[in-house]
Amino acid sequence: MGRDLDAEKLRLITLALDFGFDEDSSKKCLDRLIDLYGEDGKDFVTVEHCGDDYLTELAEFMQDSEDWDDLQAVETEACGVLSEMLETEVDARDYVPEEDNATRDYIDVIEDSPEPKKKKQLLRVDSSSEDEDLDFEISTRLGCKANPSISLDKKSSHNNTGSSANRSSTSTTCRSSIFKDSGSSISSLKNCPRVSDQDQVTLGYEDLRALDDIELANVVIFGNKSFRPLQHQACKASLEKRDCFILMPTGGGKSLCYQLPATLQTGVTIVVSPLLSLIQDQIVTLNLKYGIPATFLNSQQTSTQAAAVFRELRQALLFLFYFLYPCDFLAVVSSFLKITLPAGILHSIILTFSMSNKPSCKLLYVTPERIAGNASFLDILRCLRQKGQLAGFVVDEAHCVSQWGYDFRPDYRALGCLKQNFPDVPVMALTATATKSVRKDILNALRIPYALVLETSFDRPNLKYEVIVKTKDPLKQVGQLLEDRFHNMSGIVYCLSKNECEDVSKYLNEKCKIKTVYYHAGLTARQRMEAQKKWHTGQVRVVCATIAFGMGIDKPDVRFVVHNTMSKSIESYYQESGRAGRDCQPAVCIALYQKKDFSRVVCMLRNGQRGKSESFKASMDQAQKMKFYCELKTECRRQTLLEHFGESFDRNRCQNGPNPCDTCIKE
Ligand SMILES: Nc1ncnc2c1ncn2[C@@H]1O[C@H](COP(=O)(O)OP(=O)(O)OP(=O)(O)O)[C@@H](O)[C@H]1O
Ligand SMILES: [Mg+2]
Repeated sequence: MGRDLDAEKLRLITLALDFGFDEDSSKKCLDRLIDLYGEDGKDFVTVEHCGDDYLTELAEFMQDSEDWDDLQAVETEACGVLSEMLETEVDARDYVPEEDNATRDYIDVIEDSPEPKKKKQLLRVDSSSEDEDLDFEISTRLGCKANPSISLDKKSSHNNTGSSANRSSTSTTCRSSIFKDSGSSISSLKNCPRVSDQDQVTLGYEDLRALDDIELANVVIFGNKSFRPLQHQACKASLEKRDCFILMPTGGGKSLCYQLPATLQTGVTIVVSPLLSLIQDQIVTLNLKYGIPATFLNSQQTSTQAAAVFRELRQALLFLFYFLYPCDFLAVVSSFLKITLPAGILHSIILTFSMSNKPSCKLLYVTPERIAGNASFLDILRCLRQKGQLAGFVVDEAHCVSQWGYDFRPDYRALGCLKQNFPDVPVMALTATATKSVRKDILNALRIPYALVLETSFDRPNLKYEVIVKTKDPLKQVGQLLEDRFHNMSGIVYCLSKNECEDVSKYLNEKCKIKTVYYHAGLTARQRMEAQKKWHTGQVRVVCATIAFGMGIDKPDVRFVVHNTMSKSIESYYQESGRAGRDCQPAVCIALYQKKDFSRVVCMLRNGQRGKSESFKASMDQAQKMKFYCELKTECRRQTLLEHFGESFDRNRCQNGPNPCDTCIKE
């Protein structure tokens, strides 16, 4: 028995070392475990029996050494700065054409939304135009006053008929080649080239006239020259009121798939989004950049903020107070009238009264808890529905619906109530990260099993994937890497904990003279906003961040994403590295790896899931897959990532593609 115990101890220590824990801690922790099991339980000290418990103990033993990020903190603070952001200047992403030619005429675009402060944006046309009705035609066809940031040049329309023909043929060819209808499922042909955003095409009157309404809105409202794969089909399906499920890579342009139809439809589109920071980013972009009236509601909003939302929805003020503070409201009304009205009657009166006006906003963003089990909100939706003002539901980042996904949110699970309560209102679900089983789970949970599935390849051909083994001096290594390969380029260095984030940032600033900011959930909302702004506007090129800097980051020219510590799962890695190259230009995604870091990831997971042993085990499995990715020697990294999501991918495409991964270059 004694010999067996020694053998098992050795196996357990090997397990711990394999997870990257150091030998000393592993031994100490194992001794504690053996004590805990006592003389009678010695037979149970085996990898099979107590391997997980041992790792959990170890994680707890180690975890105080780092300052893990608290994402909840980001969530509760994020909304506090929204009003500030809407009142501040348009940030660097907001493009307003420069007035470079005094001879041009401008058509002022009238805004639909009374609320946001917005820079006046102009639709530029050539002054020698014979088509004076163009502006009228555009606004009539779009059913709204458009808000373009694109230059329209009549001359180029005449002179560049070739280019305009090319443009339409490019977009038509692309669409027809990716559109493969197989029953209710449409998949893209994997070889379809992405339409480059860099194509310099000036649209003339004739070009615009030839466009359908969806294309016209894409050009005039969103300022895009063409669609990316499946965007047009997604918009069309939405306008046809079909339920659909959109699977597109990170940065693939999923937002447009619901924002564009929302602008063309009567009524409000309700968008469920998981993070306040993400909502914030989208609201700012919609209002300030595109002039599309959009607003949000979430559970942490103050009454003043919610009041603004309801004003935007043009609801009666009475209703607002009733909705926010139902008990107080009933008490006040009862004491004022000196009678006690039955709550049910008052409720009906208020609803009828409040819905006499139509809402002016086109998109209403909500966090999932606003919907889950919230009878009052469902009442609002019912009223909108009755007035024909409920255009549809959108579930963005839909992987959060699935408990098999990497970022499960229980409140997302309850979103099936939307279809249950509003069977004829279309639901669109979107995600960039869902394995086959997760997809099925999402469709069932949302009660849209027969939704049209629009799926493009998850591949990001412009991203080059690499893993570099950490040296003994990892800080020096990351500094050198940035100087040698990414000098003056914009990028993100992802770190696991707050202290790591600050240490890396400090080192890069002081020792390497690389200007950086750091970003984590421990900063105040204002500090985070400032850090993000500095990075967005290019005042600093590099941001050292925890995963708090994630969804909602939409800077086009990010040339590198370096993971100073491995991610907690393949899904997280795909999302985080997916912040690179959103302009479709080449970018590099590097994971710096050492086995020791795996134990830190385990500690972090343990910290985040105290007491929930099942989900801890599931997260460990996911982390192990990420470790496996980092330890690949000859297999293609791109293929490994894509196959994780159930996409079969021929590694020759990586090898022969424009940005082969590090292992494919070696082959
Ligand atoms: N047709 C288009 N032409 C040019 N740019 C586009 C087009 N569609 C989207 N974009 C731009 O691509 C960027 C990424 O789009 P978006 O944020 O919608 O991606 P996403 O698919 O939602 O990514 P994620 O999964 O990371 O949330 C945005 O800056 C957007 O303006
Ligand atoms: Mg998105």
